[in-house]
Amino acid sequence: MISVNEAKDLIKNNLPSPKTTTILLENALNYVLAEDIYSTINIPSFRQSSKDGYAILHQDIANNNFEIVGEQPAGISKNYEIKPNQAIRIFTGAPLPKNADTIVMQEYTVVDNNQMSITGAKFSLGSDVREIGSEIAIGELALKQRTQLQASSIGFLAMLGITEIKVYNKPKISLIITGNELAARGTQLIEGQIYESNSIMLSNAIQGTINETPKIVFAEDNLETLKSVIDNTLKQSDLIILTGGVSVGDYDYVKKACEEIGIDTIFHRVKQKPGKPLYFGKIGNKIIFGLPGNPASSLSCYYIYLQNFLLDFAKMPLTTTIKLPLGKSYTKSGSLTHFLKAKIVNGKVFPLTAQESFRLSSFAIADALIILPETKENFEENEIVEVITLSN
Ligand SMILES: Nc1nc2c(c(=O)[nH]1)N[C@H]1C(S)=C(S)[C@@H](COP(=O)(O)OP(=O)(O)OC[C@H]3O[C@@H](n4cnc5c(N)ncnc54)[C@H](O)[C@@H]3O)O[C@H]1N2
Ligand code: MOO
Repeated sequence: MISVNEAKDLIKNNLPSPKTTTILLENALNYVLAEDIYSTINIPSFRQSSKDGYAILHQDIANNNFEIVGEQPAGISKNYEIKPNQAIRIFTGAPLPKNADTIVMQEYTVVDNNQMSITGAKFSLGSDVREIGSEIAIGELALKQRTQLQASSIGFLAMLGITEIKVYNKPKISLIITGNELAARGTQLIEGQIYESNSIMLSNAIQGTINETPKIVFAEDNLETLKSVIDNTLKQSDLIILTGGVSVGDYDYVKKACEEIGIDTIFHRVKQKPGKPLYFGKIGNKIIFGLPGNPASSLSCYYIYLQNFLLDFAKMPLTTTIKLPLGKSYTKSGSLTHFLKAKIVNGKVFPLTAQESFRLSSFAIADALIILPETKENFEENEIVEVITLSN
C-alpha cells in the first residue's frame, strides 16, 4: 500500500498531456485559453464621447458663447467639422466631430434656443473624449494563455469581435457503476437491494468542478461483462471513473478486468480511511480511477484526488488545502491517513459524527474534510490541521 502523497504524485505524474480545441465564444465559460489573444482592432476604433453633452473646441471656452449647429447621436458618424464658437449636441458613445477636442457635460451648460454656454465647471482639453485605442490598440495583448474565462473576460473578447477561441480540452468522462445490488430510484426495493446513489453524486461533483456532465454506464459484477463495458467505454473517454468492485471480495472484478484488457495498474490501495481500496490505472493517454463503492469513500476520493485531476487536465486553477485549528480533540489509530467529514464554525473545524464509509448523512452537511496524517494518533483541541474545503 502506498501513502496518500505517493498516490497524489503518481496521479500528477500520469496526467495526460494537454489537448486543445477551438470553440465558440458562446460556449467558453470556465474554459482556459490555450493561446494568447491579441487585439485586431482599436477600442475605441473612432474618437468617442463618454458623456451626453456638447462637443466643442477647447480654445472657445474663454469666449463661452457657442452656437449649436448639429446633433451627433451614437451610430453612424455624420462627419461634422466644427468652426470656432460652434458646438455639436452629442451623446454617450457617439463619434466626435472630426476636429472637436473636448466634451462638455450637459449638466454644466445653459441652453437657450441654439445658443449654449458653460456654467459652474472647468473642462480641460480632451475631457470626456475616449481616444482611439485607449482601451486596447491593434496588436496589443488582450488576454494571456492560461486565463480562465469568466463572464467578464468573455465580454472583453466579444468587444474585440472574437467569435472562436482555442481552449484546453476538458476531459471526456464516463462513470461506470458496478454492483448487482443497486436499484434505480423510482423502483420498489427488493430485500438486499439499495438505491444507487454514486452516479448522481459524482456526476454533480464533476459538474461543480469543471461544468461537464459525464456519461453514465451501468455494469454487472461479472468479469467478462465488466471487461467489455470498460473496453467499449474507453473508446469514447479520456477518463473512466468506476465505482464499486475494487476491494478484495469474490465479486470485486475491477482491477482484474482492467488488467485483462491491457490497462496498467499504477497503484491499488492507499493508506487512507475512507478510500483504502482506490485503484488508478492508465492505458495510452487514458486514465482509469476505480473508486470504492461505499458512497462516502468514493466522494472522499473524488475530493482528495479527482477534483484536482480534472482541474489540472483542463488547466483550470487547482484547489488548495487550508490550515485551521481543530474544534475538539480527536483520536485515531496510527496506520492510515484519515479524512474526516467536518464543519467549520467560527474559524475552527469540528469533526462530525457518522464518519463510516457507507453513510452520507455527515457528508451531506459537511463543508470540509479534515486530513489527519498517517502516523499520528492523538490530536488536541486547537491543534492546527490541514483541511480540504468543500465547495459543492
Ligand atoms: N475483507 C475486506 N473487505 C473489505 C475491505 C477490505 O480491505 N477487506 N475494504 C473495505 C473498504 S475500506 C471499502 S471502501 C469497501 C470497498 O468495496 P468495493 O469498492 O469493492 O465496493 P462494493 O463492495 O461494490 O460496495 C461497497 C458498498 O458500497 C455500496 N455501493 C456500491 N456502489 C454503490 C452505488 N453506486 N451507490 C450506492 N451504494 C453503492 C455497496 O452496496 C456496498 O455496501 O470494501 C470494504 N470491504
Ligand atoms: O476505505 Mo473504506 O473507504 O474505509 O470504507
